[in-house]
Amino acid sequence: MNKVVKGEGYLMFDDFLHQDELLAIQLYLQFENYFLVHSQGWSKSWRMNDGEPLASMSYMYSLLTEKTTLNDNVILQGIHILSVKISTISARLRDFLGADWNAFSLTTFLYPAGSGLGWHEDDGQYKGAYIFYAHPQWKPDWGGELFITHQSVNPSAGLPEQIYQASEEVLRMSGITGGAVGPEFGWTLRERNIFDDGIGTFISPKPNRLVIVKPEYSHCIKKVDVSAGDNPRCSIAGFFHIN
Ligand SMILES: O=C(O)CCC(=O)C(=O)O
Ligand SMILES: [Fe+2]
Repeated sequence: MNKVVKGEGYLMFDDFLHQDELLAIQLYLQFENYFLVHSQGWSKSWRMNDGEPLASMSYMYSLLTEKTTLNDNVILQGIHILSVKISTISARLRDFLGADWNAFSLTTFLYPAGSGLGWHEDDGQYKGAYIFYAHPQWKPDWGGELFITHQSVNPSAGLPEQIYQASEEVLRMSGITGGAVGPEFGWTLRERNIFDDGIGTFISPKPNRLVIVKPEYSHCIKKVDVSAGDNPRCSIAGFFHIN
């Protein structure tokens, strides 16, 4: 680890894994199983035009047991390398995010050219998120940047503005009382917040970079450019929570 940057809403570590650990995880990731994120129907974390990213199963790491598990089976290799490494900086992460988490998830995502992830905040039930970039190389023109706003927003800001002004009766009739994703008819509080401020940070998905994002900061992945060719944007991402 040779560079740490702390910004508005994020904390970033470069050269996070040793070179041999990175190679081992890259080898493992090529043999991982992936499915299309929409294979079970529309997963609304992604907008209609966000393309077709792939995801692995979600693993869990507990600070209490110090084990990575998949459906209660203990994993000792591959993705466990990252669990252990993140756990070594847990004091620092608790300092940044607050101390009330003791576990985190780990899911691998492959974003092929043309895919991305629209503006969102991570689910308010989590204490924060991390993303680790695992592809062997990334060029500045390949897109896929992580953008983060400078201005925090109330989580669950994804409903249209007129819904927040609507009567209780409208909400009762719809059966919907909250939520951060969907087709978003009209301007949402999130969009207004991002656009009013209109400024933020971009973080390139540099290989071996770990980024921590606070829950109340809107962020997105800009679509991977065609110039990335057949190099997918490969990340391991997860959320910090109480087990
Ligand atoms: O991959 C990234 O850079 C961000 C991913 C993200 O925001 C998410 O999965 O919620
Ligand atoms: Fe996110």
